[in-house]
Amino acid sequence: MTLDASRLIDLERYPIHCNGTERDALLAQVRADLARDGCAVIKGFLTTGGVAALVDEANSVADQGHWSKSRTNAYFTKDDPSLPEDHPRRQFYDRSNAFVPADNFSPDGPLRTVYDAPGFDEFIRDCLQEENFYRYADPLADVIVNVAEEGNGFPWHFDTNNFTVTLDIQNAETGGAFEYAAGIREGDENFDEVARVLNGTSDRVTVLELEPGDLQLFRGRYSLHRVAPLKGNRPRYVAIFSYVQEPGMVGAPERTKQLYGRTLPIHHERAGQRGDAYID
Ligand SMILES: O=C(O)CCC(=O)C(=O)O
Ligand SMILES: [Fe+2]
Repeated sequence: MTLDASRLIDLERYPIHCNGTERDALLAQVRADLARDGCAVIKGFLTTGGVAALVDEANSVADQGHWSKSRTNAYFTKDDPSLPEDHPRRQFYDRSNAFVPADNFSPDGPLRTVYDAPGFDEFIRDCLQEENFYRYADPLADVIVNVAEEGNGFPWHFDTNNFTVTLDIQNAETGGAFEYAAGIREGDENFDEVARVLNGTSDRVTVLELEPGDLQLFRGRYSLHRVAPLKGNRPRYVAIFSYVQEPGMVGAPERTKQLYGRTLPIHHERAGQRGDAYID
């Protein structure tokens, strides 16, 4: 049986591949949500069968995930002992997960069938209204699955990349809500309110219970966010689709090794062609 994107994506509800009023209305909704709070969710983007196919595929490659652990603050910076102990920059939390590198997903498998679906990239670009928009050219990182289990976590942080496009494949048994304080550091760092989010007293936190099949677009550079602690035996799987601002970009060798446990010749061939390297 060959896979067809229309069996995986609910194209009847979300006709991303057809220009017209339905696609325009969807775009308008996503753009309004992004403008309002930096987050848009397209509920039930995948069909039930699509979710099942992506879960099977994720289960079959989960053991290829590269686990990493770090202790980090919300800014991914080093400790600064000159600041008071209760300063947000001095609050460190454990972060751990596994990334299943992109070359584990075959071109005719379900995850790449979704990614390569007619109109998918254009739809994401139109949602985000990014001028320079290219699929990441990194064969280990253009689309990956983020695996986490009970005891792992994604504590409070600001992203270093401008936007993230994720697809919920499977949730943990309980926990794992996506929590965010929209635009909390728009303008300035707003350390007082960040401190309230970190100590659980802020009223600016939105709690999103994403479900398998939901597509999320998130601008995490100004919005503090985390995945609430996971509980139970079932692993959480989230696919991450990556786009960058220049064609041909791949990750820097050191960062690639850290995230995916290995590198490919292309990482070394293209190393140093640009000053910085886009992270995932
Ligand atoms: O897994 C997710 O839902 C997103 C986690 C996150 O915020 C990140 O990896 O930057
Ligand atoms: Fe993040």
